[in-house]
Amino acid sequence: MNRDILKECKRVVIKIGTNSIMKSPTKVDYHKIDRLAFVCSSLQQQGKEVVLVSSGAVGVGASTLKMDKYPSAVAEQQALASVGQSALMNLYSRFFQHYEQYVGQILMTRDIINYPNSYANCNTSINSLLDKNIIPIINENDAVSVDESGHCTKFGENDTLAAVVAELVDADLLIIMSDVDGLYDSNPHTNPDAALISYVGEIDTDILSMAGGAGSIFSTGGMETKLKAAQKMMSINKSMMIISAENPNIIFDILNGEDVGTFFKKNEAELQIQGDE
Ligand SMILES: Nc1ncnc2c1ncn2[C@@H]1O[C@H](COP(=O)(O)OP(=O)(O)O)[C@@H](O)[C@H]1O
Ligand SMILES: N[C@@H](CCC(=O)OP(=O)(O)O)C(=O)O
Repeated sequence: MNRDILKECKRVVIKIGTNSIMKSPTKVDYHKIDRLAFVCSSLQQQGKEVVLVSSGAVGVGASTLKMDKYPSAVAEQQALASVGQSALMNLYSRFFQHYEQYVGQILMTRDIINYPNSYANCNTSINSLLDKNIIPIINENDAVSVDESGHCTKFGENDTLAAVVAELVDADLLIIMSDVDGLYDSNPHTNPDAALISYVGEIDTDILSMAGGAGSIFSTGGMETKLKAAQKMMSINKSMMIISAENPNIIFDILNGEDVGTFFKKNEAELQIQGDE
């Protein structure tokens, strides 16, 4: 599949998962955060508009409080997220500052989807930062979001949040960075013969059946939520990539149209047929 369209992308949402922010469940990967800050700042300085959706509040909280186990009580998780989110933003602010790039924090809850005023307000806030050449760094407001019937403010994972943000700001491209090179035909952590898929033009039951759950105790989404995010992006005819976070420089390759990771984009030929009908 030709990827020239990726060279034209101006507004890009980049999501980095917990597995990639952390070296191990309780150790932060400072080098990764530095490289990510470098890449995002370089793109912004080239005239692109970057929005970063970063997980890591709970993981960084566990690292800060020197925990070795994920607490099961909600109150404990909220405390970890509260400590971890401010520690995470402190790290980002310091690394981005090194590249002379300002960042601003936005914490979101799921109910913005159901309340048009809240939705519009988030849009205004993100656009206002981008207008000032500031990179918004977005996470779920984990310390207060809840999952109760009739009042669900929790996303629970950040793949869905990233897709909501990408739609909200009308991004051209959503890049999901993970601890795998892309979508494989089965979980590469359990099947050594799993093969990487380069292009997906439609999310059908075959593709959905390839996805398994999350890969660490602190991450929550897994491949399933990444495919749902891809489905959302494809439904509004936008592009999505799943790539490895190992070396964030790979984002430059994506925007050069190179064949890395898994590229999701509605099949153009199919679109043409629909248009002709
Ligand atoms: N078909 C698949 N292809 C690739 N990864 C898969 C697949 N099925 C399940 N996975 C799992 O999804 C994990 C990535 O999702 P997740 O653990 O939520 O990480 P992140 O924190 O980056 O969102 C991988 O580490 C892998 O174990
Ligand atoms: N909002 C949570 C993210 C939860 C999570 O791990 O999400 P994901 O990286 O999508 O698997 C946090 O910052 O800890």
